Amino acid sequence: MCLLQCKHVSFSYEGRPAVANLSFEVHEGDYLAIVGENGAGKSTLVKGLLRLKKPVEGSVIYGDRLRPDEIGYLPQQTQVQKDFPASVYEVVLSGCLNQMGHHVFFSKAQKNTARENMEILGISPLRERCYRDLSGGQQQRVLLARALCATRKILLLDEPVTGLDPVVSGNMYRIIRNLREEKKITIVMVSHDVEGAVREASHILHIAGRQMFFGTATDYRKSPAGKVFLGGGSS
Ligand SMILES: Nc1ncnc2c1ncn2[C@@H]1O[C@H](COP(=O)(O)OP(=O)(O)OP(=O)(O)O)[C@@H](O)[C@H]1O
Repeated sequence: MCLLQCKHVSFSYEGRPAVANLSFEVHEGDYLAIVGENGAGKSTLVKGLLRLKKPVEGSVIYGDRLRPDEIGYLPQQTQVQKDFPASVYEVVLSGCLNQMGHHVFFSKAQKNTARENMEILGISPLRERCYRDLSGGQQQRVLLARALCATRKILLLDEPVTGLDPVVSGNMYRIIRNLREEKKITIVMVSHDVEGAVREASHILHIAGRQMFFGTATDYRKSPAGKVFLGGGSS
């Protein structure tokens, strides 16, 4: 079943094109990695997929009755987020904010979801710790637990392993793999780690202001775009 589809989509900032003519699909169970150099348009596309930015051309279509607030989103970490003065539990629970509607307090079910997600990510013992005092890898697991509060369908992860050492990024990749295989969650991941992306993902979208490649990870390895990008290492 198709969860997300982009048809000839282009985005601009004040008339200046950022990324043009993207056409691809994300099906249930897929693991799509979006790769490209700095400034290629990856974050712009992420904003478009979340319906935070309107395309100037083409359309972003949600399938299977998916709503924007049902996409679990792990944003690229900024320094401000790294210094966030809240407990791990509070950060994870804030992932339920989209489902609050007119309610002022979190429901028992939402609190249970937050606890379950902390368990899945192995961060229950960190529950009362202050988020800003955690290591980079622990912070990413907290943000992933938070993103999971919004969804059981699809996770959109913006650079989940950037800045992590090889062992910690290996753990993060393993967790993402388990979420896909065991919880059947579709994954869309932006990554600068092109080797890791090709190893982990089922599909690759390579962009550079326009679409360079979309297809399976196996085909990407053999494609001209893949050969150049993989041969040259990650940006
Ligand atoms: N808020 C903005 N206003 C104007 N131009 C922008 C804005 N955000 C991005 N751009 C431009 O759009 C293009 C794509 O940027 P984008 O941030 O989407 O790339 P990216 O692939 O995510 O880069 P990076 O890997 O460095 O995060 C770039 O030319 C960038 O300068």
